[in-house]
Amino acid sequence: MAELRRVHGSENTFFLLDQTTLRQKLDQATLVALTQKITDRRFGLLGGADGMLIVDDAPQATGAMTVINADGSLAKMCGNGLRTVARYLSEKTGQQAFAVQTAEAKLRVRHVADFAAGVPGYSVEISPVSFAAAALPFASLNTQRIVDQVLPALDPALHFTAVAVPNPHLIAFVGEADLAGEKLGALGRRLNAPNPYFPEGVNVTFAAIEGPHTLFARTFERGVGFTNACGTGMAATSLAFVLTHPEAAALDQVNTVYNPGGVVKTNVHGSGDDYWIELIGNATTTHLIAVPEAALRQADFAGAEVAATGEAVAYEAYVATLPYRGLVAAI
Ligand SMILES: N[C@H](CCC[C@H](N)C(=O)O)C(=O)O
Repeated sequence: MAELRRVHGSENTFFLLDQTTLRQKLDQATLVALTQKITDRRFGLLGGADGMLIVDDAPQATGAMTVINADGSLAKMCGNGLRTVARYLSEKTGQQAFAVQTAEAKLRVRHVADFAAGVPGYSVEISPVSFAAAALPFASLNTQRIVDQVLPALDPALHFTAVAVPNPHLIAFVGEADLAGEKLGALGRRLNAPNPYFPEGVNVTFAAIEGPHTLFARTFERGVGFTNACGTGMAATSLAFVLTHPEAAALDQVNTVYNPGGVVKTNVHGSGDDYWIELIGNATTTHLIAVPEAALRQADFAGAEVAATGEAVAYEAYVATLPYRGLVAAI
C-alpha cells in the first residue's frame, strides 16, 4: 500500500507523497496527472487541495521537495508546503533542525514551539531572493526592477513590488475594500493567462497594513487561483513591507501576517538586496491515506482507506481565537 497525507499550512492544503516509500517511484508525467486529479475541488479526494508535495531522497540534505500546483504546473517553492514537509521529515528521521533540497536551493528548516495544543509549529527559510526582471520573469513594463512602483499597464493607482523568492510574486498594499474586493482576482486571472507582462504567470498578493509589523494578506496563486494563504507570498510581502514602509516594519523584527486560513510569523533578514526570510507557522496533518500502489499510479482512490487525525479540530479551535477572522472568508 502507498501512503499519502493531506496536510496544510494556514489551510493552504496539499497531498504529500514520499516517493521513497514506493516500490516503484512515479515519473513526473504520472505525478502531474495524479496531482490534477486528486486536487480537483469537485471530483478530487477529500474535496481536493491546492497542490501536491513530492518528497524524495536528496544527496546532501535530509530530503527533497517538489511542488506541483493544482493545474499541474511545477513551482520553484512553496512556503506553507515546506513547513509540512519539514514536519514529515522531522517525524520520519527524529531530526529537529536540518535542510531540505528544493528546486533552486537547500533550505534550512526547524521544529519550533506548538502554536496551540495539537497545532505543531515549524520555521522554514525562504530564499534565494531576487528583484531582477529575469528572475520572475517580467517584461514590457519599462523597468528592470519593481519596488513600490505604479505600473499603469496593470493598474492606474496601486504601488507594486515584484520579487522572486524564488517563485514569482507581485505585491500591493491596499485598503480593506480592495483586499476583499474583485480587483485581486481580476488581476490574478489576467496575469496568469497569456500576457506580455508575466509570461510564466505570477502569484499576486494584496495586503492591508493592520498596524506596526502586522499585515493581512490575500493571494491569487499562479497555477491554483485563490488560496487561504500563500507562504512564499506572505514572506515576499513582509520583505516589501520592510522596504516600502519603514515607519511600520524593519529588518530582524517579527511580523505577524494574518490570512483567510490563519496566521504566520515572518522575519526579514539581510541587507543590500541579499535578503532571506524566516516563515514560521503551523504544519497540520488532517488525514492519512492508504491506497494500493497500482491504484495510486492510476489516480484511482475509490478503494482508498482514509483516516482523519483529529488535528483539523485542534486547528479550527486555534484560529477561532484569532483577530481579523472573517475579514476575508476562507475558501
Ligand atoms: N503557486 C505557487 C506555488 C505554491 C506557493 C504557495 N502555496 C506557498 O505556500 O508558498 C507558484 O506557482 O509559484
